[in-house]
Amino acid sequence: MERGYKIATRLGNKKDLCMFLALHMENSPMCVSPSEKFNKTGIVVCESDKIHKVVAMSCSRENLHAVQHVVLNVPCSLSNCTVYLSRKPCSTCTTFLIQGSVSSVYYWPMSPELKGEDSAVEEDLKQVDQMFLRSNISSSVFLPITDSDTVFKISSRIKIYKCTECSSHYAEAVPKDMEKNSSLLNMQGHIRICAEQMKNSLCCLDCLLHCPHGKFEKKEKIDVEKMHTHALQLCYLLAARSDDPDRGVGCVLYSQNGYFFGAGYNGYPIGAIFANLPCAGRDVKKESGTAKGPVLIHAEANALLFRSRKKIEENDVLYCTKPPCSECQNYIQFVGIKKIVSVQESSQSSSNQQDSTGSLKSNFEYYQWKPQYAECSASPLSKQTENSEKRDGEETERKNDKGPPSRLPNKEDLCIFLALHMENSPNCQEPRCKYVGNKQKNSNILKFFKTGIVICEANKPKRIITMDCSTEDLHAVPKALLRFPNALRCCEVYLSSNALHQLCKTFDSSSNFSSVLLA
Ligand SMILES: Nc1ccn([C@H]2C[C@H](O)[C@@H](COP(=O)(O)OP(=O)(O)OP(=O)(O)O)O2)c(=O)n1
Repeated sequence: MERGYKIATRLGNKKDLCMFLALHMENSPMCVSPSEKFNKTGIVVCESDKIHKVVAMSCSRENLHAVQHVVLNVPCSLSNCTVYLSRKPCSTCTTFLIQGSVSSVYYWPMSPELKGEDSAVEEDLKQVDQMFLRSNISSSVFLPITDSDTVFKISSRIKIYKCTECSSHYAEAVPKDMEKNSSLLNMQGHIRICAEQMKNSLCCLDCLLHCPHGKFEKKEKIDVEKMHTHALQLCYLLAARSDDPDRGVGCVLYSQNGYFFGAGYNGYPIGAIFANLPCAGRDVKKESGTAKGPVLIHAEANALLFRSRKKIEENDVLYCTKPPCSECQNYIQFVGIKKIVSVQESSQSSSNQQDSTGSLKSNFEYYQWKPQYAECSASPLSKQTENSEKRDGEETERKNDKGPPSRLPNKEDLCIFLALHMENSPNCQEPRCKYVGNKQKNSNILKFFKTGIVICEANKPKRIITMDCSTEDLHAVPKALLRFPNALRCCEVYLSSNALHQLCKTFDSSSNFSSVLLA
């Protein structure tokens, strides 16, 4: 069986990704020094569990430090979150981080947030260290370690291009006053290694940023266009962590006032063991049944599922490195986002993609950005990569029993019955068939049954969070989860299809059928 194994080259770990994102946030057109006493700062906040869900990305604004902007704005608790900062925070921001109950703080070893006379800065940094020491927060310098070979491969998989105007400004940004910073940041013994590593990290960041030069089909105000370009670059950075063997895609969600509320990249389900799942692309033989399509989660779906704000507002925008496919468009429409900004696909894109672009234009306020790369030379980096490559007795007992009333023995039974009943809802429909691979050759057609779903909390009192069912456009699972993204955590999911599958299996083996029915 042809599996088409290809292991994706991607950023070594999510911490590297987050630090790169924080550095890039400092270059956001929204980023300004809060006042002349402070340096501009970029911030990324993630849950510190395995998923590392990005909860917030921001930067300093007029009169507001980056940390303050996030801690004051984020609707969820920051406890157990990791914060990545493009510089060491000042004492005021440290108090916000402590009150926000974050668990760890990592910062890039550049000049600290506070500017001014050395003695005043030194004094403030001592306060910061003292406060962190007395709190439960761990804080340290963090440098992503990414080798240039990996970065070359990533940039070609994600199709990152640079025009000749894009010289490597990040690589030049290694602070000249490294010696002074290292003493301020207590890293005297490591200056040389650190300087080299910083340079290496910044070069990598530079290579992973798509060229910002390009045009929008529909014109917007120049400031808005700058914001769009910056957000699309963020998407390209996120794509660098994708584990799709063929194509990295990134997606971010922003409110109209530039407030981030979700990010995701495409990839296998959380915790998947890569080689156990199909990884063959569109071009591999369909009869093998190993196409990765059904098991890969698109960046847009991940961003919507992992979003930190449930309620969608009028002018929220979804940014993505490629035009969302028709399935993702259903999800986007379902949650209520009306505006999409994406990068235009190259002309060789398939007819499916062209269809999806048509529906994008008719169903959304759609802005398409065309990179200038047709007119510019691809980066030397991408060139290098191209070359390398139950029972009766009990029933009587129950009737005579003056004890508690008869009822379903447990909540699980209730939930599975509810799920089965949801399937009979007048709204429930069979989701449309899906073609795996090449529609023209009429190869694998996946058909789906109507499905009912119930999601409840796993812990007592097992509150039922939602009950839903499939429709023609949406399967029951994404429909329920998109509406209740938090249901992803500590919840139980009951599905009618699985239940029926169970029943059939049990019936087939002609054992215990009645007990399954009552269970
Ligand atoms: N901040 C994040 C974290 C994860 N994901 C998505 C992408 C994949 O679909 C899935 C992967 O989750 P894992 O926690 O298994 O992450 P990885 O395999 O990327 O990294 P690792 O397991 O090395 O932490 O979740 C996302 O969109 N955004």
